[in-house]
Amino acid sequence: MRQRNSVSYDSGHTWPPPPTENEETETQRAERLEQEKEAKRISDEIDKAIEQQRQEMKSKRPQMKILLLGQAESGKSTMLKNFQLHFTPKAFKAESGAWRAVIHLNLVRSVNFILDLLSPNPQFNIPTSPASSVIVTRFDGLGISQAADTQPASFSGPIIEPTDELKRLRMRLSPLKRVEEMLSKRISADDPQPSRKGLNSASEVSVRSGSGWKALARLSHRTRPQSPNELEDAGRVIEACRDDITELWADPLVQKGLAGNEIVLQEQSGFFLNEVSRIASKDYVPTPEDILKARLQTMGVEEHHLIMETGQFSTESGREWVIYDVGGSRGQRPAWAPFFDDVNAIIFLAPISAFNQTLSEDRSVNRLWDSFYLWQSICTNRILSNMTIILMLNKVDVLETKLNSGISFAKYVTSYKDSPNDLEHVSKYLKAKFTAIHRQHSSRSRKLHIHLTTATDHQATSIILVRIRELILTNNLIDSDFV
Ligand SMILES: Nc1nc2c(ncn2[C@@H]2O[C@H](COP(=O)(O)OP(=O)(O)OP(=O)(O)O)[C@@H](O)[C@H]2O)c(=O)[nH]1
Ligand SMILES: [Mg+2]
Repeated sequence: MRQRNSVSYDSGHTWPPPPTENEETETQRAERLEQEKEAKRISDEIDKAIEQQRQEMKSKRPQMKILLLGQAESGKSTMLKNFQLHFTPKAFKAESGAWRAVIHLNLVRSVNFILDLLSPNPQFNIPTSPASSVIVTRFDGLGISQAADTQPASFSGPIIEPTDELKRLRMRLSPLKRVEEMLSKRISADDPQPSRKGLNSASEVSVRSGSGWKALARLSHRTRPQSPNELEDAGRVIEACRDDITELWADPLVQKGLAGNEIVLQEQSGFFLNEVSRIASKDYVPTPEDILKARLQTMGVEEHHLIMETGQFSTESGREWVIYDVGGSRGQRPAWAPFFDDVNAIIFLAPISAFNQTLSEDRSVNRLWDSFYLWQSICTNRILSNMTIILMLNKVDVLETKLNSGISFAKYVTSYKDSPNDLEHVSKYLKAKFTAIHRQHSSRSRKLHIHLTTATDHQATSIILVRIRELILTNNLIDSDFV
């Protein structure tokens, strides 16, 4: 939260400094002390008036509070970034440098993931080929169920048998393991979380709420002169590896090996391998699009204060919006409930592209099924019965790519039967299912606001956010033109 700067008269650091004792007569001293007393009285009065005004403003323009909910990787933090980019662009820009380290880490993770596939002893926690296990979702009437079609298979030895050229690249890129460790440690600060790595996802890096990671990840020895500049070193190593990374990613055997194991790195969070030459360059500065694509797992509940900036929405300018961004993995969901009765609206994100994926925290659970289950529990919750709820069916771009590439929706959602495998029909079907769950499980009838979103597309998302802002203000009986 931004704070008002104030001058302390008690600090003893007045300017100009008071004359020394032998330059000042007794009368002059008394006069000076009287003047200082008067100055302090006036200053206190001004402070009091400002505080009173602030309180009045606050009571006229109450804070708006939004809670972002949804499973892990549904796009909650990305939606928060959209709010910041749209409503507080100056603050967003001021923080953008901190994302450089995260994007470098995302890039290095993808490279190390491929290097692991080439390794004689792959370091994957879960010996499961995604091709061998299909967890399906079914709708039985209005109920939802899930089942495994086949058992997971295990593997041994390298997943992609490397040629001599690939072995050479593996050697040359080996310093990136150290870079990944260093960047993870730096971003996670003193509280690194254990990473999880499966064949269909690279390891995760997370930050605990309030850990101040942005300050730690800012590329500046000026602000941390006491520590060696590891971030600059990491940037130099990545830059030196730039051509080798490009070569590794373009290697036909790597591409074939990935495809053969149904690994689509492009669909994974924080994928930057197609932009190596730009991101691995010395002068790289993240663009807003890069920041929206960056992946950093949230742990706990983060509270973000957005002070609406002047410009586009002058009537809203200065109002404070509080957005709670939560960690979405199963173990973190109990932390959500205490926020339920203290917010004006909930935005629930369901990543509808995840129909053929399983939860990284539990490989036996289909991600779409989990979203339906979570949505049902939000709809059922009595504390939320009067709450404005906005449902975002997110990752529409990924859903479309998957369907267009021939991945069958009906194979994973068996109740879809033989309806057309295209975006229009699948999204209509999903909208109807989410709406039906809402209707059936809400204790009171209420309007549901659904949006199909691609949170990485800022322009399209902005239009939706403006509508959501109006909706929340209206539903909370607040006229946005009030002050
Ligand atoms: N292509 C695409 N990527 C998206 C979309 N929405 C989010 N992402 C990406 O998906 C990844 C995960 O998004 P996050 O916003 O970190 O997910 P989250 O819900 O905050 O996840 P947790 O913090 O683990 O609960 C990020 O790399 C985003 O850039 C989308 O609509 N399309
Ligand atoms: Mg998050």
